[in-house]
Amino acid sequence: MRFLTAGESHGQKLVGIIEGLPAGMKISKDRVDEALRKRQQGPGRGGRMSIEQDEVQLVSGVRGGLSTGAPVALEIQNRDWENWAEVMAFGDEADLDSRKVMTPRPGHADLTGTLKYRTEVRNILERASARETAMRVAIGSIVRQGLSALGVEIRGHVLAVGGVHAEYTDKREYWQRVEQSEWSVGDSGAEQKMGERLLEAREKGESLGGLIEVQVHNIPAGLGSHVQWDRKLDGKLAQAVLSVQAMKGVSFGLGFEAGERMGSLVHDPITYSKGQGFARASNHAGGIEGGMSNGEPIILQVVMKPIPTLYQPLDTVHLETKEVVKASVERSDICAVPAALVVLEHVVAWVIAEAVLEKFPADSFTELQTAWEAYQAYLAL
Ligand SMILES: Cc1cc2nc3c(=O)[nH]c(=O)nc-3n(C[C@H](O)[C@H](O)[C@H](O)COP(=O)(O)O)c2cc1C
Ligand SMILES: C=C(O[C@@H]1CC(C(=O)O)=C[C@@H](OP(=O)(O)O)[C@H]1O)C(=O)O
Repeated sequence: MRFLTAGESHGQKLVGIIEGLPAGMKISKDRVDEALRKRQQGPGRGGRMSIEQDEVQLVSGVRGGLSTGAPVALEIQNRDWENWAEVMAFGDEADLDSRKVMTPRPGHADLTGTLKYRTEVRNILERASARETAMRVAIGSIVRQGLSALGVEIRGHVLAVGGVHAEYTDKREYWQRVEQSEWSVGDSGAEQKMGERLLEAREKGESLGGLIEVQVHNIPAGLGSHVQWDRKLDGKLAQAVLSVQAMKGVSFGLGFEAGERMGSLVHDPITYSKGQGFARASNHAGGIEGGMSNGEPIILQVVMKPIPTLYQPLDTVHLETKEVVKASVERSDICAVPAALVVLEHVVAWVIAEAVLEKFPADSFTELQTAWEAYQAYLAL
C-alpha cells in the first residue's frame, strides 16, 4: 500500500491517491470529514481556519461505501484559493510580484528551500506548509476505518503546551473533550495555565509548541520485522511522525528515561495465561521490541517545536540587498498542538495499516479479516 499527496497551501485543492487498499472495506466519508473538522480546531489557530471548512471528495476507488480495490483518489478544496487565484495561477497570467517573500522566516523551509531549488520563497512555503496535513489526515482516516473494523483503536493526548503539562486523571478525558469539540481553555488547573500561556504568547508576538502522545491499542504481536533495517516498526513510525511539519523528536514507552535506569527497571517481564497467550507485566518498551509490535499497546511521544512565523519576528537577511532585517510575517497559527495531535494519530494509523497488510497481504478485506482472526487465535493458544 502506498500514497502520494500534491497541492499548495493556497492552490486550488489538495489531492491524494492511495493504492493497494483491499476491496470490500467499508469507507464512510462522514468519518473522514469528522477527522478533518477536528484537525481544524483547537486554541491558538490563526485566521485561515475560519476560512476553510475541510471536506473530502472521494473521486475514485469507492462504490456504495465500499473500496473496490482500485486506487482511491481524494480531493480537498482550499476555500482560500479564491483570494489567491492570481498569485497562484498556473499560466502567464500569474501575478508573481504580489505577495513575494524576500525575507525568509527562521524555522520555516523558506531559506533552505529557496537555495536548494533556486526558486522563489513562495514556491517553497506553499508546499512546506502544514496545509498538506489535511490530506494526510483524510488518507489516514480511510485506513483507520479499516483498522477500526479489525478492533484496532488509536488514541491521542496533548501532554503539554509551551512547557505547561496536562494533569490527567484519565487520559481519555482529553480525548472525550476532543470528541465533543470542547477545545477551548477548560476547567482543570493545567488547562487554565495552558490557556494563560497561549495568551502570553499572543501578547508577546510569540508562538508555542508542545508534547503529544499517541497510543495504538488491540494490535497483535508481530507487526514489523527485525530482519531488515527498513522493516522495523519503530523506525517506520519515527519516520512518519517526524515527516509531519514541526515535529522534532519521538520516543517510545519510557523514552529517554530508559537510558537512566538499570535494565531490570526497564525491560518488561513476560507472563503467560492460557486463552490469552503471552503478555507483559509492564509496558516500558511502548509495545515494540526488535522492530516488532509485542502485543502491548504501542505508545509514542512526539515533541512539536514552536510555530516558526512570529508576529514579533526574528532577524533574517533580505535575499537581494543582503541587509539584516526582520523576517516576514505571513498570517499564522500561534500554536497548533491540538491540530498536530489529530495529524499524528492519522499518520500512525497509516504505518500500522501498512504493517498489517505486510503481515497479512490481501486483495479483499474479507481475506484480511480471516487471516487476522486466525492469527489472533494462534497467539491466544
Ligand atoms: C497543524 C500545523 C499547523 C502549522 N501552522 C503553522 C503556521 O501557521 N505558521 C507557521 O509558520 N508554521 C506552521 N506550522 C509549522 C510549519 O509548517 C513547519 O515548521 C515548517 O513547514 C518547517 O518544517 P519543520 O518545522 O519540520 O522544519 C504548522 C505545523 C502544523 C503541524
Ligand atoms: C492552512 C493550514 O495551516 C497553515 C499552515 C502554515 C504553515 O506554514 O505550515 C501556515 C498557515 O497558513 P496561512 O498563512 O494560509 O494561514 C496555516 O494556516 C491548515 O492547517 O489547514
